[in-house]
Amino acid sequence: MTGPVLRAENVSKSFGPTPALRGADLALAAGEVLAVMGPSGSGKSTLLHCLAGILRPDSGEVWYDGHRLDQLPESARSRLRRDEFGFVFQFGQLVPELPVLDNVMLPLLLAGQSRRSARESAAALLDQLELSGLEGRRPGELSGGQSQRVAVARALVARPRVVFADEPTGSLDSLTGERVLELLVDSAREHGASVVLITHDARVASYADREVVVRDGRVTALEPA
Ligand SMILES: Nc1ncnc2c1ncn2[C@@H]1O[C@H](COP(=O)(O)OP(=O)(O)OP(=O)(O)O)[C@@H](O)[C@H]1O
Repeated sequence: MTGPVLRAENVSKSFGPTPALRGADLALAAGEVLAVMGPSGSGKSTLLHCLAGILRPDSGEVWYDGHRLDQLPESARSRLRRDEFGFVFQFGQLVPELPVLDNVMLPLLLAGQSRRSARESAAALLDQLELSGLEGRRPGELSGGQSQRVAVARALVARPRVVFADEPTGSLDSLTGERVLELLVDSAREHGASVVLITHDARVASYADREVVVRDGRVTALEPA
């Protein structure tokens, strides 16, 4: 059995006098879809940012693929985020000037792929996310659900090992949100990516393999209902 792909151990992080994480522990298995729930302000986004190498914890350890992620210099963490991780946030992550297809090609072009192969991969993923026909639109010409599916395509196109999603359906109505989520989880599973999914919606969490709750900066397993 292989160990976790990503692990936080006793991670603490404060913003000035405000403690956001107080000894958080979490392990994510390869291919696992993990839902992270918990009250507003409990530390969910801070935990995600520490796991993804966006923030450096004040203390504790973050391990990715057998290496101390928190000890890497910013340049190496930034490379890791580009090459191994995918991100879906609630709003505003697409480049407004670029058509949908180019938005999705972007991570591949940044990674040095040819335009031709980037275009093929992006088009295939757009098709999988039920976005065929919208390749030439600008983000401003999309519905909220379409936009988020484009964001999912962009997060997955470079075949990341871990996808971090922070309230990816928070701005959508529940039906649209569920479909986006279903497509996110299905596509991630198909590509063998692990997913860390922050959500307030208990129904959303039912797409996950496991749920944890963040309370007062610590991670606890979900209490049975
Ligand atoms: N950049 C920051 N500067 C100052 N305080 C911050 C910052 N980011 C988070 N905090 C504080 O840290 C605590 C945890 O915030 P965090 O965003 O991680 O919570 P959350 O569980 O994701 O909340 P929500 O569900 O409302 O998004 C909160 O008290 C918040 O106000």
